[in-house]
Amino acid sequence: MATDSWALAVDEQEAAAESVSGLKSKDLVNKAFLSFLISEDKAAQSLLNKLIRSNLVNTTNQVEVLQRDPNSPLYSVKSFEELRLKPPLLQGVYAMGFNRPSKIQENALPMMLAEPPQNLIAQSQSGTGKTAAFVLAMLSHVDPSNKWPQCLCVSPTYELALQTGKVIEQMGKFYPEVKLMYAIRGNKLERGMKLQEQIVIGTPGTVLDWCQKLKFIDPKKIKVFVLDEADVMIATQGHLDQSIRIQRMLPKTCQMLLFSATFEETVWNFAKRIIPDPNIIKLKREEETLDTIKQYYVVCNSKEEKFQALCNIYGAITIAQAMIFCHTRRTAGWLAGELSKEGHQVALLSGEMQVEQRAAVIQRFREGKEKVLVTTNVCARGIDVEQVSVVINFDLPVDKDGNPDNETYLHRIGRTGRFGKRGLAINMVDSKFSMNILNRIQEHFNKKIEKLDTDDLDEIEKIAN
Ligand SMILES: Nc1ncnc2c1ncn2[C@@H]1O[C@H](COP(=O)(O)OP(=O)(O)OP(=O)(O)O)[C@@H](O)[C@H]1O
Repeated sequence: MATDSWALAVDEQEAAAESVSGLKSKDLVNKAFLSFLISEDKAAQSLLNKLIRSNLVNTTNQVEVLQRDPNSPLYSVKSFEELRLKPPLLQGVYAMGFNRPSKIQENALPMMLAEPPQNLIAQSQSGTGKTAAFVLAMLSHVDPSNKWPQCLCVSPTYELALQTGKVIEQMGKFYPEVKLMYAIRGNKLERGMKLQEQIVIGTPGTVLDWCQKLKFIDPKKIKVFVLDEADVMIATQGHLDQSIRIQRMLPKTCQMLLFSATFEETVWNFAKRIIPDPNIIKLKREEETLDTIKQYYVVCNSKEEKFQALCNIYGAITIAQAMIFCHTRRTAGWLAGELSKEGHQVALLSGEMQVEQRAAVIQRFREGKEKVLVTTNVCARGIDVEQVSVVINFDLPVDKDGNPDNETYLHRIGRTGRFGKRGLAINMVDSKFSMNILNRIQEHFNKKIEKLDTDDLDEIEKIAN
C-alpha cells in the first residue's frame, strides 16, 4: 500500500478504535455484535477468495463418489473432448485456458451432462472448479432456439451472482445465442413481461419474486436448477426458506445441483432436503500440518517490547515476506504504523475495508509489493498465502471464551503436505495468560515450541538456518 493510503487506513482505524473506547457499555455490546457479524460474513470471505484467486487449487486427495444407482457404471473423464461438448463450448473452455478437467470436474461433469439428467450434491473447497463445472452444465443443457429461461442459478449475494455471471459470459463467449439475465434487487423489469434469456442467475429473494409474484419466469420450464455456495446460503437469514420455495415450484424432471465449499451437518441437512435422489461427490480439503514448521516463542512484557523483539528479529535475519497477526484492529493499526516508521513496506488488512479493498491489499502483497502484512485474524481467515515464510503471532489466537484457538493457530502457520515448504513461526508472549495459551497449544499439537531470546542476535541468526 502506498504510504499515503496506508496512513489513511491507519488513521481510520485509530479513529474507529478511539470511538470504541469512548462508547458506553451497551454500544460496546452492539459493536462487539457488529464485529461478530463481520467475522461471520461468509459471503464476503467467499467473494474475497474468488477475487484473489488466479488458479485452480490442486489437492492430492481422492474424490469420493456416492452414486444414487450403485449399479450404473461410474464415468470419469480425463479430457474435455470426451464430454462431447458443443463446439462453441469446447472453444470457450479452451479459451479460458483450461487444458483438462479438474479433479472434481472429472466426475461431476459426466454426471451433470448425462441423459437422463442426474441430481448432484458436490462439496469441495473453494477454487477446485465447481463454478466452472456447473456453468458448463447449464450452457450444455440450454436450447438457444427456445426463448425462455431454462437454467436457474441462485447465489447468496449480488456480488457472488455477478462473479458467476462473469464465468457464464466467458465460457459462453462463442455461443452468443445463449443469453443471461441477472435476477438481483435493483434490476427492475416491466410488469407482465416474460424473460427471453435462457439462463437466469440471481439471489433467492428476487428469483422467488420473479417466479412467483411477478411471473417473469415460468418455473415449470426450468431444466437445470443450481444452488451455489449452499454453506453461505444457509448462513443468511431467510435464504434457506426462499431456496426451498423456489425448488418446490420446479418440475420433477428438473435437474437439481447443489454446491458447497464446506459440509457441516446443517449444510447436509439442507442439501438432502432440497436435492431429491442425489449423487454425491466430495473432495476433502488437504490437511495442514506443523511438521515442516519451526516454532518459537519470545517472552515480553508489553506491546512495545514485542515490537522491539520484532525489530531485533528483522535486524538479524532476512525475511522475504511475513504475515503478522494481531488480536485487535487497534493493535494491528498501531503495529503497522510503528513498522512503517522503521522503514518497512507494510500492508494493513483491516476489518472495515470493503471486500474489494481487502482483495487489492492481498493482491499487492502476493505480488511482493509489500513485504509485511499486518492483519487481524478476522480479516485473514480463509486466505492462504503459501509464499509467506515467516508468520508472527503478535497476539496468540484465542477464542471468544479465552481458550486457545488451535484450529486458527494451525491455519495461520501450518502448510499443506503438498507444498511442504519450510516455515518459521514466532509467537509473542506478554503475560501469564498468554504463556498458558502457548503451553496449551504446544500440548494440543504435541510439538515443542522453542524459547527464543531476541536480545541475542547470534541466537536469532541460528533460527534462520
Ligand atoms: N479445468 C480447469 N483447468 C484450469 N483452471 C480451471 C479449471 N476449472 C476451473 N479453473 C479455474 O480455477 C479457478 C477456480 O475455479 P472455480 O471458481 O470454478 O472453483 P470453485 O470451486 O467454484 O471455487 P469458488 O467457489 O471459490 O468459486 C478459477 O480461476 C477457474 O477459472
